Amino acid sequence: MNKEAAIITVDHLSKAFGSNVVLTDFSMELNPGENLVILGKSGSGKSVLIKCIINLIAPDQGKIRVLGKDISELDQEEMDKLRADIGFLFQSNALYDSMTVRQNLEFPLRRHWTEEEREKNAKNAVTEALEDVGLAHTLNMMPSELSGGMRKRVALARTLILKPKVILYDEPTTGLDPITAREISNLIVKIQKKYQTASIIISHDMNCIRITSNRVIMLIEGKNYASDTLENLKQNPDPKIREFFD
Ligand SMILES: Nc1ncnc2c1ncn2[C@@H]1O[C@H](COP(=O)(O)OP(=O)(O)OP(=O)(O)O)[C@@H](O)[C@H]1O
Repeated sequence: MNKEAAIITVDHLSKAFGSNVVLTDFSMELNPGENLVILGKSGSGKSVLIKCIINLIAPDQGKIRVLGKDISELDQEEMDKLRADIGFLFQSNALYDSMTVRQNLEFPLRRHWTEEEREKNAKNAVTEALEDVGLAHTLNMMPSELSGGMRKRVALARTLILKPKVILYDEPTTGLDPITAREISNLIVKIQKKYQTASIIISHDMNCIRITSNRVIMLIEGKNYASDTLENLKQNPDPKIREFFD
């Protein structure tokens, strides 16, 4: 895969907080249509990496290109535009409790669509996004009436509504029971196939990784220590990699 075609390119990224060196010479690419899992111990820098990619944290060194743009060169307006192409699914779900499911889904449209576009297309967009996650019947429900798995699905629908080109999933199955976790993992694959989105998935859940990943990057000692399929990594005799599987 050449770098020009990559959805995200991280080149020689370094980031320290005082004497705490978190990322050091970290490089990676996210290829079109790929589900890429970042696997690393707690505190290894996965969230810092994601925050650098969405320009919430400035790296000490290195270059990051997202959808062909060097993010260090973007002004606020250009960055806002780019963020509309990036979907996030946060661990917390962050639904607005005082709004219905429909209002929650319409919320991102306020910022990114004109009033005319919203009047014309919002209803269909909401319906399609909810159907994608199998929750069309929850349109007028309040978040408090939904189970944890359903909230996660609604949060995913809200991410999908802007038809992002890339989705960043932060521990999408944490806190869910194994069956619901598997449903969410399957949904991530369904979304990948339907919209051909590329995704970065931060996860410790081996079942989720097995179901969703096309490739796994092991973030160890601040570096892209290994990048391979889950199956190949499981066969790797390197003790630092074995730690994750034994
Ligand atoms: N804004 C910040 N200021 C100072 N230190 C920070 C900041 N953000 C993160 N760190 C430090 O960077 C390191 C990596 O944190 P990060 O949250 O990226 O880990 P993680 O791999 O996402 O962990 P987990 O799996 O537990 O979520 C930690 O030592 C953390 O204390």
